[in-house]
Amino acid sequence: MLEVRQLSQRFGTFTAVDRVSFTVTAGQIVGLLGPNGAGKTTLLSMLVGLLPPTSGSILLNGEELQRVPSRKKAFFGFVPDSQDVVDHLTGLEYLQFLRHIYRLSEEQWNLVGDYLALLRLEEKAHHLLETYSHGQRKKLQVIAALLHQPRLLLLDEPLSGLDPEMTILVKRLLRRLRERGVGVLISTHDLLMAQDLCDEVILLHQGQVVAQGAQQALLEHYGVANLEEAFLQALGLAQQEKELDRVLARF
Ligand SMILES: Nc1ncnc2c1ncn2[C@@H]1O[C@H](COP(=O)(O)OP(=O)(O)OP(=O)(O)O)[C@@H](O)[C@H]1O
Repeated sequence: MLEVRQLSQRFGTFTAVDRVSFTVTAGQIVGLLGPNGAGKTTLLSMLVGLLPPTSGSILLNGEELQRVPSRKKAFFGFVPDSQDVVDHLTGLEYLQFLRHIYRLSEEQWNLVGDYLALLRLEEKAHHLLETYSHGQRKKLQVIAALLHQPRLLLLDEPLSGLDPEMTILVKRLLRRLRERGVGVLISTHDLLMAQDLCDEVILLHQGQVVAQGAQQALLEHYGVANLEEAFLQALGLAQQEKELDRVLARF
């Protein structure tokens, strides 16, 4: 459903994303991992059409993204990492705005009450977005990404700011959507969540893919028991404990 080929993004002479290739198929959750500045958000910005790639291609169901009519872009739902929403609207007004953008059917719109109840936002939906907490904004962004029932979800730190109940709920929701054939790409720093949820992972470092594939294959490749260890190994950070010893010796 999503195929990324040799995708690059340069800002002047700096290469933020460097010839990255991967696929997300129906019913698959793929984790996009990497340290700060690795290029995850830049990559997602290209995937949702916010940033034209410097080179490479993005295929949505075999069609070049640039050639996909905007109507068909409703194929995906996006949860951005940024907290930018239209502050002078209430949560419900914001969702109503999306209702028109996506030309939602009555049936789709009727689900909004259920989503708000599920994510504990019924009360808050009538208040201005400027009064929302970080987690409340994130929850509204999750609803906004689901309203039009996309077949592909692109999520940038979807659990950031969520409380434990909501974290568990959103993880369950993503598993249920996977069962229904939805493809999911999640960019995250949360390696435990990635280990828990993702079928495959892509590890980015300085814009390049340093490891990629099914979790189990990755753990076997690095001879480690969990994704945290694999992450440190793949990035050459396995000396972290020794570095800590050296610094803390003078503490
Ligand atoms: N508009 C821009 N102009 C110049 N450099 C940029 C621009 N946007 C991003 N960068 C740089 O590109 C690199 C990748 O940034 P990006 O935000 O994609 O990383 P990230 O993996 O999402 O990081 P984090 O985990 O910290 O959110 C960083 O070095 C960043 O400073």
